[in-house]
Formats: sequence, C-alpha cells, structure tokens
Amino acid sequence: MTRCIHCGAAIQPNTKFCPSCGKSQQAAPNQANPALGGGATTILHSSMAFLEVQETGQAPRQIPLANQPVTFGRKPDNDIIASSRFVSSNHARIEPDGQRHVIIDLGSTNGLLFQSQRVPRHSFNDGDSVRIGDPVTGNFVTLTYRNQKVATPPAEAGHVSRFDLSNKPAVTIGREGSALNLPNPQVSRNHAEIRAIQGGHEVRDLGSTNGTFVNGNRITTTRLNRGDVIQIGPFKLVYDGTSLDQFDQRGALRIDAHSLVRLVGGNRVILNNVSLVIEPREFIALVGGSGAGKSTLMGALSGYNRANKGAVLVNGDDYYANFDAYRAILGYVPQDDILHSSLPVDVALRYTAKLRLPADTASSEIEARIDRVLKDVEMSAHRGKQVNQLSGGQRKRVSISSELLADPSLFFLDEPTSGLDPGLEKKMMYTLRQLADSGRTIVLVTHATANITQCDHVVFMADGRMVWFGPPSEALTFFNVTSGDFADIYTKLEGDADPNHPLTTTELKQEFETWRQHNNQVRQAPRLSELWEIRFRNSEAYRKYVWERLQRAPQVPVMTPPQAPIPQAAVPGAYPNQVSVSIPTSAAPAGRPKPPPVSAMRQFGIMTRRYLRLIAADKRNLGILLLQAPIIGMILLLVAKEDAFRRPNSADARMVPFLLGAIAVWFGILNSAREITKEGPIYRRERLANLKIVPYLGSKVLVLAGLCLIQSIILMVILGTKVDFDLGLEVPFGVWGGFLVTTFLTSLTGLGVGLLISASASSSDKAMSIIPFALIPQIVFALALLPLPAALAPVSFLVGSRWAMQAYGSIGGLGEPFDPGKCRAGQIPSPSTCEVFPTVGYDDSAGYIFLTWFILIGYTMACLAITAWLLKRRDKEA
Ligand SMILES: Nc1ncnc2c1ncn2[C@@H]1O[C@H](COP(=O)(O)OP(=O)(O)OP(=O)(O)O)[C@@H](O)[C@H]1O
Repeated sequence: MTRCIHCGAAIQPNTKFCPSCGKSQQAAPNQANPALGGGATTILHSSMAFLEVQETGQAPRQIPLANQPVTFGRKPDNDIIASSRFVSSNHARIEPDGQRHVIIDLGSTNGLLFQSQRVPRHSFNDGDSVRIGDPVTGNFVTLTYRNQKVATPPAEAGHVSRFDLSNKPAVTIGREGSALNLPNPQVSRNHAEIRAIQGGHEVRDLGSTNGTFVNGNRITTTRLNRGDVIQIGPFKLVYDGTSLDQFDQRGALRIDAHSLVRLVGGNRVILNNVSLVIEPREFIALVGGSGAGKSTLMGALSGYNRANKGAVLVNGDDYYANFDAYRAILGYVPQDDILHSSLPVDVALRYTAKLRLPADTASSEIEARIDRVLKDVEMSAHRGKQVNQLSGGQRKRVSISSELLADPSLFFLDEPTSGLDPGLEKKMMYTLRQLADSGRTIVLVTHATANITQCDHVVFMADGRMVWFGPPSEALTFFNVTSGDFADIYTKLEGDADPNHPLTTTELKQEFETWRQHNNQVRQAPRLSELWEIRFRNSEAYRKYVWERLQRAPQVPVMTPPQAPIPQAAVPGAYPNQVSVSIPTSAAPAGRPKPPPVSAMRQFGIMTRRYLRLIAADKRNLGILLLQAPIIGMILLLVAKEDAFRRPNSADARMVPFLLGAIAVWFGILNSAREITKEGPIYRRERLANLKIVPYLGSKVLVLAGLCLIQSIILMVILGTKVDFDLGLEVPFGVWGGFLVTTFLTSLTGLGVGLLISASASSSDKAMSIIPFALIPQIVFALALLPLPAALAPVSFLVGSRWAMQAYGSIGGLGEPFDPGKCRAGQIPSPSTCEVFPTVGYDDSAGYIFLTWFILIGYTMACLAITAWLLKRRDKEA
C-alpha cells in the first residue's frame, strides 16, 4: 500500500490518480518552493487555507494562511508583498475568522473589489476572488482564497426563496408590482399568472415579450404538474403542487459542452470532439492560430452556429433544444460595431432597448438601464456623443453596453480587442473581467494573448482540436514555454508531426509513439495538434479542469435534459478517437436557430422611427438626395418641349416620359442600394436576437417610398412649370396627376431593385458597382426611343421602365413609336424595329392605365419578395 502524495490517503501502488482527492500521483513539472514574496508557483495541501496571489504578467503565488493575521501591500514590511503600483503601501489585512478568513481594507486608494463591487471587508468562502484594480491601465491583482472547509454547498447556488401558492386563487408574476416579482429587464411588467384550478394550478402567459416556458416549451396556458419547471427570463420556478421554488440563474449559469463536433461539406471535421465546462462567473478566452476553430467553438457554445454532434447543456438543460428559453439571457458581441455610427450613443442604445426589452418597459426604466450599462463599461461621460466620434475602443465598449441592456448572464464576444492598441486592449480585458465578476459567464475569442492572464481559463484550439483548457499560467508550463509569452505556444501547435520534426523527436516523442501504436496502418504523419491533444488528455489538467468538472451535477433544477444520451467526454488518458460521422445528438437541428415569435407591428414601428432618425441624422446624404430632384428637374426642362404632348406622335412627346421613367428608376435605386448592406453587422446581430425580416424590410420601404414620393412631386412640379399637361384627356387623376402616380410607382420599382442589390452585395462599394447593371437595361429596354432586336423583345417585359412607358404613353395619349402602316409599307428601315414596337400599345382607358400601375406595383413586390428571400438565406451563412 502506498500513500497519495497530496492528501496522504492510502492508494494502490501504480495508481495514476488518487481516488480520494483525485490528484495525479506524478509530481507536476516546474513546481517551485513556496515563497511569500517571490514569483514561484507551488501546490499546497488541499486541506490548508491559502491565498493565491496573481499579479498581471507574473506567475501566481500561493501563500498559506494560518491562525495569524497577515498584511498585504506594496511596502517591504508586509507579510505578502505586491509589486503593482496601484496596490497601496499597506493595502489590506487578512485575519482568521473561525474556520475561514476575512480580508479588511486598510484605507487603500483602489480598495478591494468583490464581484466587481468595492467592499471594505469580505469574509471569504472557498474560491472567492477579491481584486485590486487600476482602472487607468486595466491592470489588476487577484487574491483567490482556497479553503475546503468553507466550500459553498452546491445545492444552494441560485436558490432564492419559496413562494406559497396555497389559498391564493391567482398569483401574478412580473418585473415589479406583482405578487411574485422577478426583477429583471427581460421580464414583462405583467408576465404570467398562476391560477388555482380543480386539483392544482395552471400557468398562463400574459402576452409577455420574451415568453413563459414550461419544461422548455413556450406556452400560452398549461396545467402544471408536480416537478414542472417554469422559466421566465433568467429565473426558474419549480412547482411542487402547493408552492414555487424560485431559482435565480443570474451569476449561476454553467455551460457543459460534451463531445462537440462540427462537420462541414459532408465529412470535413472543423470541431473535433471538444468537451469542457464553463462555471458561473468565469471569464474564458478561446485562443489559437488562424483557422484553429475558435469561432466554430464559440458558435457551438453560444448556440448561434450549432454543433452537428454532441450536446451543450446550460445548467443541465439541453441548450439547443431550449434555445428560445435562454435566448433572452444571451449576449453576443460580434467583431463589427453593432450600433449606427451616425446616432448619438444614448439614442442608439434607446432603440436597441426598445427592440430587445419587453414592450411594457417604461421610458424611465429604459433611461435607467442606459445609465447603468454605460456606467458598467465606463462610458457615461460619452453618452451624448455621436458613435462615429468615439475611438475604436470606446465604440467597442458601446457595442458591449448595447448587449448589456438586456442584462445577459451568458456573454459571448468575438475578438472584442481587435484593432485596439495594447493599452486599450488591456483596459477592455479589465472591463470584461469586471463584468464576469459581477455575475456573468463570459466567453471571448481573441488573438491577443498578452492579457489572457486576466481570464480564469483559456482554451487553446488547433485544427479544430482542444489542446488545452485550464488556467493561463498553467498553459505555459504544459506547453513547456519558458519565455512567458503565450504567442510561443502558437508556433508549437502548427504543422505536421513528421518523424524528424524537432518536437516529435523531443517533447512529443511519447505522444508520437502512442499515435503510432494506434495508427500503425497509417503512413501519413499526424498534425502536431493531434499529439498535443493526446498529451492534454493524459494530463492532470484535463482531469482537473475538464473531466472532474464534467462529472459535477448542475446546481439548479433541470428543465429538459437532452433526450438523446449525452456523449461521454474522453476519460483522462484515453486516446482521442476519430470523429465518427453520424446523426446529431441534440434534439435541435444543427446550424442557426430560428428567430423567436415577437410582435411584427411593434418592431415595424421601432424600426421605422429609427430609420427616419438615421436618415435625418445623415444630413449630407439627405441633402444630396433631396437636391437631386430639383437639379435633375431643371435639366429636364432644358430638353422638354412646352408643347410636346400636343404632338403625340413626335419624338419630343416620347422623350419626356422616357426621361421621367429613367430618372424615377434612378432615384429609387440610388435611394436604396446601400441601405441594407451598410448596416450589415447591425442587421445580423439584431436578426440573431429577435428581428423579423418583414418589419425590417417594411420600415425601409415605408421611409424610402416617402423619399421617392417627395422626389417625384418635386420633379413633376418643376416639369409642370414648362410642359403643357392640360390636354383635356379623361384619364385617372388627370394627365399631370397620372404622370405623378406613374413616376412615383416607377421610382418604387427602382427602390425594389435597389434593395435587392443591397441584400445581395457584401459591401456598399460592391452595391454601388452593381447599379449600372440595373440602370442601363432601364434605358435600353424602355421601348420609347431606341429600337430593339426582335429576339430581345421579351426581355423588355422584365424591365420596370418599359411598363412605366406603357403607363405614360397611355395617360398622355401618345402615338405608337412606329406606325404599323409604315412598317407594312416598308418605310421603316429596320425590319426588327417593326417586329418589336407593335408589342407597345397605348390605351387611354382607365382599366388599362390601372393595369400598368398594378404591374409596376407587382414588379416592386416581386423585387421585395426576392430581397426578403435573400435576407432569409443569409441566416444560414456562418
Ligand atoms: N461553414 C463552413 N464551411 C466550410 N469550412 C468552414 C466553415 N466554417 C469554418 N470553416 C473552416 O473551419 C476552420 C475553422 O474556422 P474558424 O472560423 O472557427 O477558425 P478561427 O480559429 O476562428 O479562425 P480566425 O482566427 O481566422 O477567425 C477554418 O479552416 C475554416 O475555413
């Protein structure tokens, strides 16, 4: 019988891990002696109390805490000496307090932060971290307390209270002023109601914005059974027949990822059996080289781009299957800015709040929320500034604040530090650290490794494989990087592990042998990432940070566990199996989730108001658009003859409507061609949250149609000052009115074409370069002045200006472009012209004129339908 080298428990000889404390029996490499003031790391006995001191850029130190008070500060006479400038000379004292310890601020400048709040003292529980931060530089010192004797019982986490339902005919649930208050921005004021019915209770949703879910299903009314779990925003209410147990998941959200696999193109594996656990309030960085699979993993964890195989659990619930129930508490900040740059910060945030928060959120509540989120990201001073006047780092903060409006508990960020200078990058990480401390689970993708020591854990990805999950400082030891530079890890992960590779023959020799044993038939060399994965699966870190964490049960009641069996993560030491390409494990389909049901009318109203504001804010562009009509109208006057319509068979008569039609289409296209593409990142983010396509597109059409109408009126008024429209013809709205209607409807066809271009182009520049392709056919195929080869005649039916010409010609009583009689007599030189122009027939009957208008409207509708389809298709894009 031998003894565990950590806890002293009796164990079998040659046992790899102690069954009592779970620790490896192999001495960890590179461990130094305990040192109070030095920079070395040591592993202390698990039954001891100790303080782990982590200063930015230094290895963590573990300081045993005994029954004597110890002092902490920058001066050399302290027991624990910190080197950071922002730690006061005599900063804090740590005293024993029964089985635990308490830390007391000694009047320091920067104080002690617990869960991102400044505290004068804090009584430690096992795992508590107190930080001392420097808001100017973003540096901080973390003091983490370890003491198994004062570990928080897991069953208690998140449990708030019990609400008795007996003798109550009806209980309302809402954000405030209800019998059962669930204070959170995602909860409507009157959200749901529990009613006593024969033999039990039923729950009814009161038209809430974010929905009431029972066992994962969105309900309107349903009878409750014992054990049912109601989810409203971040709260879970467990029904036991007579009462509701209330659990608050804010600050208590845990993600379990089990054997995640993402396949593309049939069988290309871009995420290879990744398993991990992210605990509440943890701050996790996903790092690795370009194309390593970071974004793929984040997509799978956030549910925005799901894995094909494996399962993601949030507090034990099948996350993909319950995505709608959790959507409200999910924050996602993409790489691009997600607020309109021409709006002031507070205005942009107000629109986001209106779009995301329950419909009954009062203006005062929205203002309070905006104050709060700007304070959280230290941007209160910039509240009234226009977004495009902010620096890159400030814009990122504002994007983060817009996500914070809904108070998400799960927060995913895609490269929030990209494009920032090193100072701003550090500050950004500091802000995120504080957001995690204040109760959020934060996962970010980053290329910036300089500040990842601020994270609790870091995931190193390579070739879709997870080659490390654990504290950043231990990663350096794991990869044998002595420079302290995380970037050196990258170079060790890249490339093929052929037998002569320097790593294959030294550090990874054993792993290469293992690989060879399992792949003796395969001649091709593995990737280095595969060997690092083998090493990681064999490590103590894998056991401690992946395996053991996966074995722990969720700390709150489970709403709907996965229906299919959860794939087991590889046990420590197991050889990483190749992914087998088979059916998905989760009940929900892979890829993008569906948008939730929300009120389309309300969204239409908000989007329209915001769009109007955006157009008005861009005064230069608006000025150009409004000046176009009078200037072009004046130019038109130069060529338009006063008596043009008095000579209905003349080219002059056809010239005016031909130019009017072309200009109208031009206006429509120019007004709209950049309008979707220029706000692509914002659209994508809002779409992922709750934006519907029809209200979005509808708001664009309504506002731009208004602009087209103004332009059409200006154009016609100017034209009316010269050209005589008083022809005495009996047509709908008179000749001038009929021309105005036609011009407006023609500009709408341009609007439809412009939006279609905007939805299909990947950038504003590309959209502008497509415009000529849309405009030139409008001139060539109008069939007004230019003859057309007979074979191309059917194409003209697909061009808006041709139908505009039909309408103008009919309203103005024009003669056909070419006289059929002259054609028959062979007096027209081009025979093909005679074949085409007879398809143009003008008819001044009201029925025919309405028909041409109807065709113009139909044309616009067809363009909009294709635009909507293109937008819908974009949902599937990764
Ligand atoms: N939908 C897809 N279809 C095909 N291949 C894909 C798809 N999505 C990602 N990939 C590929 O999967 C690999 C991982 O991509 P991912 O975007 O996750 O990498 P990353 O680590 O985030 O890279 P980067 O840092 O460059 O953004 C890449 O080789 C990428 O080309």
